Amino acid sequence: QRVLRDPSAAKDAYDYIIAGGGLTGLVVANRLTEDPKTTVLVVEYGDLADSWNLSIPYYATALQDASLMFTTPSTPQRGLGGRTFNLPLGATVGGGSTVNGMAYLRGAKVDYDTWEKMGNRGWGWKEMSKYFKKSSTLNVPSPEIVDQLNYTYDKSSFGHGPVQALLPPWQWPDVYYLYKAWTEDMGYPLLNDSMSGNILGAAWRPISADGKNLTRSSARKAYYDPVQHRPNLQLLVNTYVAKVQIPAQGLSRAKGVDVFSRKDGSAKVSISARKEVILAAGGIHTPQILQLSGIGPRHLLDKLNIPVVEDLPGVGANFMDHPTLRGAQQVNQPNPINFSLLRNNASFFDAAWAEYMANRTGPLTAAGGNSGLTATLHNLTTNSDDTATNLIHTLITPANSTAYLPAHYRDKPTLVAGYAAQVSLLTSALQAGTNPLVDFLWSGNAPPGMAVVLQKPLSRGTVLINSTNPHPGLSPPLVDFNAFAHPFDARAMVLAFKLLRRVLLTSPSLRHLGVEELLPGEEAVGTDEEIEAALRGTLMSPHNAHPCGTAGMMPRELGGVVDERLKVYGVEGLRVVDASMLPVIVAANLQATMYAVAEKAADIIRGH
Ligand SMILES: Cc1cc2nc3c(=O)[nH]c(=O)nc-3n(C[C@H](O)[C@H](O)[C@H](O)COP(=O)(O)OP(=O)(O)OC[C@H]3O[C@@H](n4cnc5c(N)ncnc54)[C@H](O)[C@@H]3O)c2cc1C
Repeated sequence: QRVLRDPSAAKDAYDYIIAGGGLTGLVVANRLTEDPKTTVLVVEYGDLADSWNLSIPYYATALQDASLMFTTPSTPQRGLGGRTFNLPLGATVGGGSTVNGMAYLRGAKVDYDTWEKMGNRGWGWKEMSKYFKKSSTLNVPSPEIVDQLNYTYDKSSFGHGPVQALLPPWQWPDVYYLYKAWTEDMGYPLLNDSMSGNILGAAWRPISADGKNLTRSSARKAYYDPVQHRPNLQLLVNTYVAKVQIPAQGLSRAKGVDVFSRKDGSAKVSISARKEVILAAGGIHTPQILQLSGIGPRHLLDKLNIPVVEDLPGVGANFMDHPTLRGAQQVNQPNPINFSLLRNNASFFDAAWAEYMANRTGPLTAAGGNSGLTATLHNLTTNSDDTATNLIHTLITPANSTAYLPAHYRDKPTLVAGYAAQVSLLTSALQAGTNPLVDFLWSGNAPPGMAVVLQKPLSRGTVLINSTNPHPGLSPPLVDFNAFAHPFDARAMVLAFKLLRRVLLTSPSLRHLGVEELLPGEEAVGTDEEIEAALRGTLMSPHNAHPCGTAGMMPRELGGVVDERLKVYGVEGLRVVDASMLPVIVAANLQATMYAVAEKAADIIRGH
């Protein structure tokens, strides 16, 4: 049996047990089982799911069926007017890659070089770019359509890997007005390709869809389905890992996992790992499993009477996501052909559906949008009193930045040292004008379809359990983004907001759309303080569904949880391969990076 639905059907032991059959878990499972002698069990909370909603690119813009998602509530966010936010996460085979928005973006060279400078040899751009190529293939439409849609790209940034990245055979007219506004009216560069380390400028970005059938390319489709028949691979679904078994005596070593069925009241089943346990439950649930297993900050574990296996204060600290702004403007004279037609006009939708089903062309082949522009701080600061250097000097130094860290960092010098090292690297890149600070995204209806994303926040949050109930859905950890705690983050977003406002309201290329600001309202709100209040009070979300960093890959003396081989400090036979390992968040949606990380991790585990 390849897919098990009852934990008691699992064997007693496997070589590797992977906790979480999401994006990274399935990549690692695929690569490890290339060796027929290696046995792997993947334990996944969700089940296999198939529907048009999951596969047609258009639906990637909508939140998926609630039964396939965790929606984890945050704590009230002090920096965002005390509001709370639901964080969506994939709870199905393929994890986030099965339910996400399909944007396929890579970070900048400086992002990965920063990882290397944080003490992780072999994790800079040079090495990572090999794994970007290994994991992905670029699909482009016919030369006629490429010409017609004006696409630019560079195939040499891709290899022949399992994940299919696609430039879709459809674009809405608004997309072109927005390109014109940003590049011709405002003078920002148009890049030929943003996949090879230079992301500063506007560019066409692919979506994660397969050019052969124009459906989603997820970790499930790319890495699991093609190898599901392997006799050495089993997938245990509807089951969650509660903790890693680490015997109390002797050397700390992961011996296996304790799992429960999602069904209420099920009995615990213990499964052994002959070689390793690999945590791949994502940026929220991997720190939960570690803490429940006695690996985490001592004071937290003591409070919950969890025996301490390894005092690692970094577990659940260094929490990052991408704060995002949406919905500040609307158009009064929309282009007659725009994305909203799919939602509001039944006959337009029916025709689009028929076209997609017949030819795999038309509006349903495009996801939320695959266009955007990444800007530096220098791009955002235009008047002389507000220069980038001034801002950096007044708002950021490693010393003053630590004042905005969560209370959890108090009395934990290693965490503070790690954060100070990050700030120092980020500041140098800001100063040099290489830090990809903010992303402006656009899609088929301008401007409701626009978003502004803070790509390199300086604020850090926490993910800490407050209960010993291990159910990841019913008893999630406390998620505190602590967004906008650092004043530089708010300042950067005020500047980004003002740039967006300038482009949308004054660009000749957009004049015909009659853009109007809804919030804060251009007449009512003049000062930066008023804009900041509107951002904090209404417009900003603390996340873009990219939680990461909570088991960071950094030296232990810098608050790290895993070393550069992704091994948890102080515990043998235990690694983390998921978004928790990011030392510093990259300036891109996470999936492309996570595929590359997982490919590299598999090579490390196999000793390649
Ligand atoms: C709504 C949404 C939209 C997104 N949009 C984009 C986008 O457009 N582009 C992009 O690049 N990225 C996007 N992302 C982010 C991207 O999908 C994630 O960063 C990526 O999937 C993270 O990979 P991961 O392996 O760390 O975790 P995941 O893919 O989340 O996998 C973790 C898996 O572990 C399982 N799990 C959790 N706890 C347990 C447990 N205790 N036991 C067993 N299993 C467990 C989960 O069910 C899940 O399947 C989006 C994410 C979401 C949720």
